[in-house]
Amino acid sequence: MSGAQIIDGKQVAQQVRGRVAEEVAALKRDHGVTPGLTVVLVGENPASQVYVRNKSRQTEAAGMVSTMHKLPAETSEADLLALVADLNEDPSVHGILVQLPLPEQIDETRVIEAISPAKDVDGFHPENVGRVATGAGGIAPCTPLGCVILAKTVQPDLTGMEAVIVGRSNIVGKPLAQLLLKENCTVTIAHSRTRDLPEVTRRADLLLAAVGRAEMVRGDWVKPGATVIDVGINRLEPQPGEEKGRLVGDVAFEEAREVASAITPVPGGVGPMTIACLLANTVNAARAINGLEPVAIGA
Ligand SMILES: Nc1nc2c(c(=O)[nH]1)N[C@@H](CN(C=O)c1ccc(C(=O)N[C@@H](CCC(=O)O)C(=O)O)cc1)CN2
Ligand SMILES: [Mg+2]
Repeated sequence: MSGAQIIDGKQVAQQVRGRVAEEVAALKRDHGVTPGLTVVLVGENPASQVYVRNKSRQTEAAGMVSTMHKLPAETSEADLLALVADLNEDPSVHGILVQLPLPEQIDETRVIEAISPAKDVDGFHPENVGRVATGAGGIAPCTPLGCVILAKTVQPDLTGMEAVIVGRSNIVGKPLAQLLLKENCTVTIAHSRTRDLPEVTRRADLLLAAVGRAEMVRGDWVKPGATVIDVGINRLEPQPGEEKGRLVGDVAFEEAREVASAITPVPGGVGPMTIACLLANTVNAARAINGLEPVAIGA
């Protein structure tokens, strides 16, 4: 097979944001509640600055209230924890997001664990991790949610599919496995120590790459006809004549598209879904805090 369908993450993210805006309007109209998201940025990491600006713009565009706290790079852990404690108590704040990575003097785990689980719209708090794993509600992390929504645009029912995830991080690989189990996939988590990794990935009907290594998954690692979801965002060294290096995923796109039946590009695949799903989690956090059932926001 040649010439896979390219799954357009920008377009799907726009649809999700449209659905979120409808739900925000309904929540205001029917319950007088305007969801509020607060983003906290510590330091001046250039990529993080771009991401938080996009989060804030998209939050406002969906009709929600966006607030931002920008703290200096030398902020102490105690000061950040004090801010989180204030936000936990603030009734106008339904979602709290502390942009990662944090400067090295701050323990990320301690900060994540300080966020009220009800307002943890990143879905990183252990209570949410546990709830998602056991099926007892909870808030699922944005990037894995985005992956599942994208996979379902080509295969609305994932039941029975052989899903192989390459990467075992707490924020992508492990929660993605839980979400795919809920979709009735047979799930394998492979990683850097997996024996004969290409043999394992070639079993996948649904292959999801989240290792953080540029173009590691080659075309001949892909089963013909598979759906490939690439979570990686890696910047290559600039080539002569280029100002910035090219962005590539964890999958060698040009090779894999010849073998797969559908594939996400980088950029424009999973990345845009992360912020769209953050907005969806925020509207559902506002609903839960007000005693309302969550709404399903897929594609
Ligand atoms: N608290 C959090 N911190 C971080 C998260 C997160 O989900 N929560 N994820 C990443 C950064 N991130 C959002 O915060 C993010 C990364 C990438 C994109 C995106 O749209 N990428 C574009 C390409 C962007 C570029 O040109 O550089 C794409 O893939 O098309 C959105 C959000 C780490 N920190
Ligand atoms: Mg993410």
